[in-house]
Amino acid sequence: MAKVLVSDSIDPVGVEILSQVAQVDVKTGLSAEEIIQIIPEYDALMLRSSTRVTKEIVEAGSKLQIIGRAGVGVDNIDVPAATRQGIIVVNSPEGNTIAAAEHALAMMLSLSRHIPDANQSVKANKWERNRFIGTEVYKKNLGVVGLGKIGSHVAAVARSLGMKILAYDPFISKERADQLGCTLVDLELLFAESDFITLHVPKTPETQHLIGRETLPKMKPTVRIINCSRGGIIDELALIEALESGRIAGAALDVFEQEPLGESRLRELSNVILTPHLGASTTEAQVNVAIDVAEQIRDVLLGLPARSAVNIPGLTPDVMEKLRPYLQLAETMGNLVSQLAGGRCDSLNVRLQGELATKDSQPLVIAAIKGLLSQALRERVNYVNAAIEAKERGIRVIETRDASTRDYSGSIHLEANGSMGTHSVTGALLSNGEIRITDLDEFPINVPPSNHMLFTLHQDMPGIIGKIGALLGSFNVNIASMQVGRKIIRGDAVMALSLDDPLPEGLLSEITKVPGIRDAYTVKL
Ligand SMILES: NC(=O)c1ccc[n+]([C@@H]2O[C@H](COP(=O)([O-])OP(=O)(O)OC[C@H]3O[C@@H](n4cnc5c(N)ncnc54)[C@H](O)[C@@H]3O)[C@@H](O)[C@H]2O)c1
Ligand SMILES: O=C(O)CC[C@@H](O)C(=O)O
Repeated sequence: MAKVLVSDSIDPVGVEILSQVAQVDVKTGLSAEEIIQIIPEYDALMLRSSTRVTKEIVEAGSKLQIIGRAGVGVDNIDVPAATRQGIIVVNSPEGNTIAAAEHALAMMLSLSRHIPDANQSVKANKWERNRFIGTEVYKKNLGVVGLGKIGSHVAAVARSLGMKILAYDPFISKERADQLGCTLVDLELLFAESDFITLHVPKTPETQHLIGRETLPKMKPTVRIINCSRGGIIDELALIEALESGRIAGAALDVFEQEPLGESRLRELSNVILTPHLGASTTEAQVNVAIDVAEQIRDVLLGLPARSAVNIPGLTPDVMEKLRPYLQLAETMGNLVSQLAGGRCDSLNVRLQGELATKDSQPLVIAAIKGLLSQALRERVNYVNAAIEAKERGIRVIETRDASTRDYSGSIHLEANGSMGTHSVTGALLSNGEIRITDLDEFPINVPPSNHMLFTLHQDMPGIIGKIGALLGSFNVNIASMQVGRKIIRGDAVMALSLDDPLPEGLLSEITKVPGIRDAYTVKL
């Protein structure tokens, strides 16, 4: 039975889902060294934001198939190291959107009305009504940096509070911003005009210290800054100085450069609200992310694709539903053409035809590469590392798309150039989902793939099929199905045989000696 390590506390519903297919060990608070010690026995790792999945942990996880982050940000996981090792990394892109957006809004309102300090004051038996004069958010400018899932929800709610939204997001169109009722501006204007600024961007080299010594002086002295995205997007030292000097009015922080927050002057400032990375901490969000990620881990352990993998192309459920049967087709065709072309391939041409000629069908290219490399790499190659492995082996992958159809609504044509020459195959699906090889080296055929196959290139002439059949029979090899394809009568032809038994040693060379046989290949699928 597969084993899953859950290294941060997650909602029990996640453990329940994982338990359907695996032994689940919940061990929280482990050090990196402790994880390195035990990770070799696990097939999957599930975590939230406390565990840092380092390169060393990834490399020690020799059995790991998947790492699941019950949340959005995967910046606590060394994703490139996981990718290199063929480990799928999944997250829950939407499970905690509302929770994080509501936390940012709560921070904004708490800041504007001094709620935390007023609460403490009353609890300390005081009644200081004059000390806590607030400021309204109504008709104020809210600068939203990052108009993605969380930023958009913050903007929508803030608009209903009567705020004007200035948004900065270089990857969002003006049309989308208009739809959300936001004015798209550049950062300079957002900094200059905002009364509140809320950050909802990922942590990247571009967003690192986006708020810092250079940008803080560009803001209004009355500005209040909220960060519920990631620590490090604000330069904490620069922020502390700006708050201490009264250069800005306040800040509310849920995330920090170092978590848990260590020694920091932030704790001493009265115009600052601090929460311990609580953005996603609602019952609803924790149930959502636990289900979302546990289901993906369960699926991957069952050999099914994940829906929110961050290191393989993301697919919507609709697209996945359509592509799922074709993934096996692409992989089988890749495996087949690599055996026909010989072990060392220099190039693979992938032509996606008919209804598969869309940009959504990119995973089929990956599946074809995975099939191509499966002879050499066996289970070491998967959807995550197939493209990297092909690149590192110098295999040129050329993709083309052709929307025209022949007999099938969608088909996949592969051509590989290897040590045994250039060979091509085309495959399609029947309406019941069965795979058919419909072309071999441009000769039309119609055979299902099977474990053991024999292909010949021969001259179309009387008696040749009988001779091959007799030869196989004399070696006690049973033929399950057989098909001949030709373009012209008595010209070149191909024969494709599905066999119930493997070809015994020496038989292939006997077959190539039959008069009229030009070439013969065995394939194991
Ligand atoms: N505090 C928490 O507990 C908590 C919970 C959930 C998410 N988060 C964090 O919140 C952030 C936003 O999450 P989301 O789900 O909205 O992500 P998202 O991907 O939906 O949105 C991020 C947006 O940032 C924009 N962006 C990227 N680089 C930018 C740049 N240089 N300048 C301006 N905009 C840029 C993107 O175009 C995108 O629209 C992430 O950092 C996530 O990790 C924190
Ligand atoms: O796991 C958490 O509580 C935080 C999650 C949050 O930071 C995220 O990126 O989704």
